[in-house]
Amino acid sequence: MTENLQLGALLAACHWIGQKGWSPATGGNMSIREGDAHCLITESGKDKGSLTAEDFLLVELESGLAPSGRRPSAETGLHTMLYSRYPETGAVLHTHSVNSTVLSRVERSGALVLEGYEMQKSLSGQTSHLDQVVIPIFDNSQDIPALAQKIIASSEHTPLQYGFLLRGHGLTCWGRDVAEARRHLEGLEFLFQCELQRRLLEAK
Ligand SMILES: CSCCC(=O)C(=O)COP(=O)(O)O
Ligand SMILES: [Zn+2]
Repeated sequence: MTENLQLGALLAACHWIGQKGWSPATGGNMSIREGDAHCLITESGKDKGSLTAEDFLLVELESGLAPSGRRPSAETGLHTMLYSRYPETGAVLHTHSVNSTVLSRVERSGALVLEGYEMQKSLSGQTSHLDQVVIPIFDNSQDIPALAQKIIASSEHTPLQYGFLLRGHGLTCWGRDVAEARRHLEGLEFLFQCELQRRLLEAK
């Protein structure tokens, strides 16, 4: 039997996310692409910091359903939207850190604009702190198909890169593989903490 190296890397990333405190309780969901028509995604309701390989379900991108009959993440529709629209996407990480939850509420507009930070270069394609990184923020919703449609509509004028925030909920980010998605997650979380602290200090 061949070993799924990306699944091993994803499991390690989930454990790391748990240790960082970015998936408290049962928050968060994580996935990898499995070919053109499927992904492997976390089962709904699990503690994402202590997953095993058996906690990942094969899901069809078109239907969002798991042939096994088990219940994939409640937010599967956001992962399948990313894999379907962006063929280069190989891994998606959704987390519930305090900083992403709070900053997405403090920033009331439809996007968090980051500029002036050297760590912007942790995001693929970014080469200077002088450029702007735009992370769209969408109002949270329990209607995942409707939310996915809103995100698609927004991407027509603001292309999706790296990740988006759900207001009061958390961050969804991705990469070509688990290593890149993990680097984007760590880079964005660092930038969110800097931005939150900057706003707090400058408000005084
Ligand atoms: C307390 S977690 C609320 C649901 C959520 O936002 C999440 O990320 C986890 O849902 P899942 O169905 O993927 O376990
Ligand atoms: Zn969530």
